[in-house]
Amino acid sequence: MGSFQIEGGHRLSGSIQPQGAKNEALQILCAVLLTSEKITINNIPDILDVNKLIRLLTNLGVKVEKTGKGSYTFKSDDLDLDYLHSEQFKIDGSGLRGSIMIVGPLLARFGKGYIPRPGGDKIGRRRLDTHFEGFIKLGAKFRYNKEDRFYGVEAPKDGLKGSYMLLEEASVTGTANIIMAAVLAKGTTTIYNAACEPYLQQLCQMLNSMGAKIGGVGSNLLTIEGVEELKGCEHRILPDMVEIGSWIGLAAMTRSEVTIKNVNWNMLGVIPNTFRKLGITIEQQGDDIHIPAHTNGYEVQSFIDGSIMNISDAPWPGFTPDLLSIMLVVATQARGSVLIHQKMFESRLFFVDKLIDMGAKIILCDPHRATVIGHDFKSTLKATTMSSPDIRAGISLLIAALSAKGTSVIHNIEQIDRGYENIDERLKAIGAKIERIA
Ligand SMILES: CC(=O)N[C@H]1[C@@H](OP(=O)(O)OP(=O)(O)OC[C@H]2O[C@@H](n3ccc(=O)[nH]c3=O)[C@H](O)[C@@H]2O)O[C@H](CO)[C@@H](O)[C@@H]1O
Ligand SMILES: C=C(OP(=O)(O)O)C(=O)O
Repeated sequence: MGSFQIEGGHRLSGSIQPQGAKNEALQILCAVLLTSEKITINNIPDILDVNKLIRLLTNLGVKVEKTGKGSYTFKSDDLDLDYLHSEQFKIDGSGLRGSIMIVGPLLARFGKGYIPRPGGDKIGRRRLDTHFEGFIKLGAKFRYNKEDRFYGVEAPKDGLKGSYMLLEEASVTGTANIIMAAVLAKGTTTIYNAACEPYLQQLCQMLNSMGAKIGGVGSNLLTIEGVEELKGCEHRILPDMVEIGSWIGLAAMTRSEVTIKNVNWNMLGVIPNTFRKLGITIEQQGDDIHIPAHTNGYEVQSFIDGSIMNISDAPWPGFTPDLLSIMLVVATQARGSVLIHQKMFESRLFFVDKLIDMGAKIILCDPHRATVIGHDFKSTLKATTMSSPDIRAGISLLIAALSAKGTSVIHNIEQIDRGYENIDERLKAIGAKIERIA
């Protein structure tokens, strides 16, 4: 278990290039299973979860070649489907959340798909009903082995058939999985209440460039006309909007002047404005985000009727749940109070105990809601030793430690490495005092 030692209280300064998006990469990597032709993907982040998925694909027989930093080619022309019944697959498949999205492509192309209970953040119940209900609507037979927690789907002899489906919830990975199954099904599939975040738009665009026929991209109503087969393509992954939000939070909390380069503004949705609700100045400079040093702090806005600010998550185009922990930590130094409401996940706010330990004024109202009363930098957080419970709580604790007085230690930093590329070196480059210790 690795740890970071952080000497807080230093102002940072400089430019940061965001990494490729973790959650897009996980979708796109699964899509390489849909064709026997070569696929080139650029801007793949070098992070634990993505590398685990690449290892899984390699073990499944995908020919993977690294052609440069962040660039790979993939060829799925000779897969070893027996691997799906191996002990190694149980280990590989349960190592991350994104592995669930191999099921759709395997079902579409080979008529069967399996997955052990996938891993990922322990942030509450993470059920998979939407995925499997979608496959069943396409005609697949579903089996679940409770003992092994092993899921399986098999297509009928004459293949999957397109159908209309209204998803119970706009599940991100669920929508991606169903789309990837439907692109090779016979006839037309209509998915209503589809998730529509930028990563799904990117997946659809990639699939269309492979020859798929997906309409309604960017909306919650997708129409997919099945095709016989898909061909190779080249795809570039978007900058990671959650990482971009993390850098914004870091700049504000440490009162540092930071420029985040090439953020792809038109794909950030409500993210910049949500930070502005906490009083953070975000300037658009071309395609960069410039955060000036908040020497005089930042003041939480109130609603038009004067009521207390409330920041909550919602399916896209709402505010992503993956940035709420960062909002919460940033609010601890704001001028004013804010209610943070994590609607989607029920165990994602418990890390506030660590912030309270550091001196933050937070009332955890219930598992979903926390009221934060900002210090307005009149008192800084105190350094402490803590452990990272999940990826976004981890980065939030790291931000807290960088703003705190004294030296903090964060254990279990594998959680942070799951989603943030080379974070210590990139922080050092803008002046942070952080060391990776054994
Ligand atoms: C690998 C990956 O891409 N992971 C992301 C993906 O996870 P993932 O695809 O697993 O998350 P889902 O979109 O399925 O659902 C997330 C949670 O929100 C709840 N829910 C979802 C939709 C809805 O309309 N109502 C509702 O309550 C679900 O019950 C679940 O508890 O999307 C989540 C939601 O953006 C992100 O936090 C994860 O980082
Ligand atoms: C919850 C997240 O990831 P995962 O779904 O991979 O656990 C996240 O990226 O914040």
